Amino acid sequence: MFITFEGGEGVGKSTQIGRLADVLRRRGHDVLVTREPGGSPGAEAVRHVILSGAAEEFGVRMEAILFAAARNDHVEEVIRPALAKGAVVICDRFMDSSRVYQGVTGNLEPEFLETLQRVAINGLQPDCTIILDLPAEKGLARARSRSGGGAPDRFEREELQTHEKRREAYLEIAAADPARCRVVDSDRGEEEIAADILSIVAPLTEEESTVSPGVETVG
Ligand SMILES: Nc1ncnc2c1ncn2[C@@H]1O[C@H](COP(=O)(O)OP(=O)(O)OP(=O)(O)O)[C@@H](O)[C@H]1O
Ligand SMILES: Cc1cn([C@H]2C[C@H](O)[C@@H](COP(=O)(O)O)O2)c(=O)[nH]c1=O
Repeated sequence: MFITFEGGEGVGKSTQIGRLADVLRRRGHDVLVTREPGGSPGAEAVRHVILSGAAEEFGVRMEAILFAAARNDHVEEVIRPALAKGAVVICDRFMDSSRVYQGVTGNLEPEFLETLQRVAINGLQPDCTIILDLPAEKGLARARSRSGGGAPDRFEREELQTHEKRREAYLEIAAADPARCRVVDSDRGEEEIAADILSIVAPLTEEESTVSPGVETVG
């Protein structure tokens, strides 16, 4: 079972991933929590290059290739082996982040992006993607107030309008792929959100079945 969490900045992905992993472990599942960009030693090295802004001046194609290189390493070195051992893998961001950040708001040509994605994921698709939905302004405020949070990274620094466009793009991805994606309203308390996510994921991990269609926002 490969589950990805997606959404804009500060929508609560890490918080909800932590909660879901705890519950699944208590229920006896072997759970691997990982993230992108990063998740393997090679990909973590690339994460630093991208998020520091060091690659920004070389353009969106360069950044997209770096994300794809990191993703391929992460998939082959960490995610696929864990799935082969029967673990539930929960990943904080994956291919939809590239579609939204590099594709929609980065204006990268769709053919170029899809070619990169094909190479990066090498056939590995998430079984279920939870898209946490929150007005961009609220997400950014949450991200800023995060305890221990440092300076905003290369993407967090962008203007509010860009973040709102990303929110819309995630909702469009969900509408286009209802068998995989579920939108969860993140403008609520942590407990309520966690309960909705569990109601989506628990049946899948118990039965190892596919996600039932439905694009409606949960909550
Ligand atoms: N439902 C919630 N209501 C209010 N605050 C929340 C909620 N969920 C998480 N937070 C807080 O918002 C901040 C951002 O949450 P979190 O780090 O989980 O988001 P994220 O989506 O992983 O962020 P990023 O995209 O920057 O990695 C944290 O300080 C967290 O404690
Ligand atoms: C995987 C991926 C990520 N990004 C962006 C999205 C975020 O702004 C950062 C990651 O930071 P986080 O605090 O770990 O969420 O990177 C992207 O632009 N493209 C991608 O494929």
